[in-house]
Amino acid sequence: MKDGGRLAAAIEVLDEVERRHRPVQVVLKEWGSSHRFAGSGDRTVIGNLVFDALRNRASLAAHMQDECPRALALATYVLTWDKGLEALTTVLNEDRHAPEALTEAEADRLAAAVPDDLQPWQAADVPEWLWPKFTAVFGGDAVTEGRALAQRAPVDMRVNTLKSDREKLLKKLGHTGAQGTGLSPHGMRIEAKPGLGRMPHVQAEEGYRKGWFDLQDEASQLAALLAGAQPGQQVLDYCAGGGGKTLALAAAMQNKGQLYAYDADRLRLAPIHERLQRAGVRNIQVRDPASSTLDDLKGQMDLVFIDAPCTGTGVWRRRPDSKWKLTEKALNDRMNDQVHVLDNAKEYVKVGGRLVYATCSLLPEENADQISRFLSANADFAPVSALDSWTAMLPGKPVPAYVTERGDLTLTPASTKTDGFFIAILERTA
Ligand SMILES: C[S@@+](CC[C@H](N)C(=O)[O-])C[C@H]1O[C@@H](n2cnc3c(N)ncnc32)[C@H](O)[C@@H]1O
Repeated sequence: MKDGGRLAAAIEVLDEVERRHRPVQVVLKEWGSSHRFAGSGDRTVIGNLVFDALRNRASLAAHMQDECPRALALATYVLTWDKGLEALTTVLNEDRHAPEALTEAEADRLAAAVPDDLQPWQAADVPEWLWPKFTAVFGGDAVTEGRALAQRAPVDMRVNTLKSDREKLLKKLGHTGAQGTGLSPHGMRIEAKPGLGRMPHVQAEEGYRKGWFDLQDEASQLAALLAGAQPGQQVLDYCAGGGGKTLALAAAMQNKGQLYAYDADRLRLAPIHERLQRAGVRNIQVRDPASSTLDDLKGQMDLVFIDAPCTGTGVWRRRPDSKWKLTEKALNDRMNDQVHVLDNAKEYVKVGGRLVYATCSLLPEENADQISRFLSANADFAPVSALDSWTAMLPGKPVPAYVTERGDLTLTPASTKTDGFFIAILERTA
């Protein structure tokens, strides 16, 4: 395929996503299955066009004075990918599979400079209704933070220290361009490539198949690290899902002590078994709600880790369609889930043990406000500064820019070059 056909395909996919509110990954996959002639390179370019159009939807729509899929895809090609108007005109004229030629108005808008009357939320590519929440957290840096969330994300991997070490793996993965991450001592990163660029498929690597490393964003690695799980402890991962944090906690425990993985949704736990086996984790019990209870763990845990259900506003780089789909109702539902999870999970912490609360959201309602509510309702818990843990465990590393008075941390793509993440640590005192 040439770029004209790829642009036409991206418009078709965007149209289906926008009009029928379908998940972008599903629509892309269906498009691939019904267009077998398209090679993997074509599918990558089409996916990149679609994802970049969604990442930058508000600013591109304002630039084009039009938010239809065609306007977004053409603007992505010319403006975000910096191909220029001349290249687009050639592509549209010379490929019979390309979308229709440009209208005069489209050509004028694509040639124009970035409008100087963009609203801050448009410049930041953050939904308008969320803008006050963004400025509450980031103040004068809100546009910078929004823009960083509209970029492509790198591929981050966590070295499984039960089986390998970073130096050895970085040598093995040299051909992929992987480098050690700046903050997590166990992280490796392949930086995102711009435009047509294609990322290596690291799941095909021997090291992935053998469990020497797993895919995990650096922020998630840091959250697990700051939780401070120690060999020999009793640890409960209360919202274990597919087990990303469970694996990191297990590695920190060096297979000593007992780790329990629980999730209210049995189906979400399904992939955990194969992942734990691949990673060589032996000190684990998976407790699913259909066939077991957690009653025997009440008041017994040194650490309860809550990777709470949330709106995912910190991972917009990876799921740009979720940015525009989020509703006030969904936010309220997640906040209720968080109250429920915190109130249930606290039961398992022993006196002197820790409750660690993390989300991949940046909204204060899901983060610091939840911790304030919990602390005012539970006098037997006290805050522990996650910032102090950071300085102790990551000596010499720059400290995060967004820290509450209690020491809760917010990580972001712009400030820590990670996904957006919130981490708070509490201790049971009585
Ligand atoms: C952010 S995801 C967890 C991701 C996972 N920890 C990982 O690293 O791959 C949040 C999880 O919380 C679970 N959850 C939601 N409500 C819950 C509840 N009341 N009790 C326990 N788990 C719950 C969801 O099923 C979901 O899997």
